[in-house]
Amino acid sequence: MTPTPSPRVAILFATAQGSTRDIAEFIYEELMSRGAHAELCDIEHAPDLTGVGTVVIGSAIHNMDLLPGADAYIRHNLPTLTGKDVRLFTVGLGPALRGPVGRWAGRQIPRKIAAVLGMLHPRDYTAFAGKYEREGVSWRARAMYRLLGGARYGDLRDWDAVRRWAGTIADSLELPRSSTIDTAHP
Ligand SMILES: Cc1cc2nc3c(=O)[nH]c(=O)nc-3n(C[C@H](O)[C@H](O)[C@H](O)COP(=O)(O)O)c2cc1C
Repeated sequence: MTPTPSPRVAILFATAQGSTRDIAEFIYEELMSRGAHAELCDIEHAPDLTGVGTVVIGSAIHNMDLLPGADAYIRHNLPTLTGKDVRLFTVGLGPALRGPVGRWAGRQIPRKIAAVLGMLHPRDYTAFAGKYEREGVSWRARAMYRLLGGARYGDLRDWDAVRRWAGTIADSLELPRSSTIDTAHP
């Protein structure tokens, strides 16, 4: 009997300061450990997607939008992406907000990102918390962050949430589970 070929997955990321790349790397390692044939690329150097079934796209959020590289890539490659199993994640502050107002605000999808979702129709979309360093942030932005329920600064990433999301991708691709694997995070 011929073995079933591993599903091919491309994981493309757009980052300004590296936290989105770390998350993309984590997803890559998780999928590789489950037997996917995955490749990880900065979206500016995305590979030819011929033969790739699943495309995971991740972008940092800046000014309530995807990074320009991710937005341009999606718009330019929409006909190709439309025929594929696409999963999108963003990295920003929303999921780190706390309290009733913060949880509500954190669930809101910025208008420009909603427009991309409306074009792309990814099979799944999720938002992860990223990094927010206090230094260099204006008092006005800090006050707004506090008002919205942002209490913490620094590395706000939730690796369990990333692991769960990667697991849902692996499960949907029917990749075998391994009881011994525990992907290390940075
Ligand atoms: C100039 C700038 C603008 C940002 N704007 C937003 C925003 O509108 N919404 C949000 O949720 N996060 C925003 N952030 C937070 C970043 O998305 C977050 O820190 C993320 O971890 C950055 O990802 P990266 O390290 O991959 O660049 C902004 C950060 C910077 C530096």
